Amino acid sequence: MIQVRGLTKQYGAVRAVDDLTFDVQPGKVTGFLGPNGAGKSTTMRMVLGLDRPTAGSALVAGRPFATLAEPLRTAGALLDAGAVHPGRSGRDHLRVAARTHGIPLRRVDDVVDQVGLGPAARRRVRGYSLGMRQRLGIATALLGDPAVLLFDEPMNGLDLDGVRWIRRLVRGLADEGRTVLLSSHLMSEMEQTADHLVIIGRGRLIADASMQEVMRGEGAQRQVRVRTPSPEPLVGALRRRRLQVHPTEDGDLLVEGTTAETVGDVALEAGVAVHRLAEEHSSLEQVYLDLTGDSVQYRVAVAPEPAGLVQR
Ligand SMILES: Nc1ncnc2c1ncn2[C@@H]1O[C@H](COP(=O)(O)OP(=O)(O)OP(=O)(O)O)[C@@H](O)[C@H]1O
Repeated sequence: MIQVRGLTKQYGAVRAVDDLTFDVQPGKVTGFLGPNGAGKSTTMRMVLGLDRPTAGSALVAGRPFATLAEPLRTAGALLDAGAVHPGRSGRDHLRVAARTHGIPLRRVDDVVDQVGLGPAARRRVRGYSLGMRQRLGIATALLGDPAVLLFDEPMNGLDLDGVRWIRRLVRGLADEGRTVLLSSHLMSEMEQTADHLVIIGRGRLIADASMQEVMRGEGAQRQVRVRTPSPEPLVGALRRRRLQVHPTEDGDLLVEGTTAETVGDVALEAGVAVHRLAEEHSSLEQVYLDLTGDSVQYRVAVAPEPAGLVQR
């Protein structure tokens, strides 16, 4: 378990992390989300004792990380996959880490197999792709068989198979009862992987809730997709009920904030045939953008506005 209490980090004029309080529970994958510069990496570094908090505390297995007798056996982390001696082979890197931390050398082969590094483990890290570096970083995190794992953007640089592999890996680690904190920019992946979400913006907590709660809560929208051969009378009938209707590119209608039942009843009253009727929920991406909208400092403009940075 990870316990974060009033955690704050000030870098000069920048308050990177601002009074954060949350727990990361065992047996679950907790997704850690926030716009660029929100303070996710700084929080993870403080949890791992790599950065000193300005105020507050972060405990791993009940203690500050720096005071743990066997840190790698308690918590493993992938923070910066580039932070490996380039002249060593992956296997040697793992052997050095194992020796330094009193971990039996047989664990090296175990984790090389677990992350699928295979024969590449004997090659120098200098020649590794970003994906292979990620796998090596994850192997290092798993070396001490720790109960707590922190992964900062582990899917970076991985192809689709690699992303699927990470999804299965973190699921398996959580199912074994481990505590897993995972940051990622890939919302669709997060939606499929995380059980719980901690969302921050400008260093502050925005949401700390289960995936279901986030998807049902503020910012989440229910909409109904309807396909009809006579859209015009149906749009008229729905608008008379003060329902918001938008045509989609593929010729369907999207009706906001209502149920399939209501749309079906309105269609029947209007004497309009319906060929398809389905309730859809917002994606995590939509909910996330809604929740973090105010905390994004800069957002790239979307067409038709000119490309560039737009201050919100
Ligand atoms: N060592 C440092 N010195 C000064 N400012 C820093 C330092 N590290 C981070 N910051 C600032 O703190 C804020 C939070 O950065 P952090 O890297 O924790 O965000 P993040 O959520 O991990 O972002 P990203 O998703 O882009 O990695 C940013 O404004 C960043 O510029």
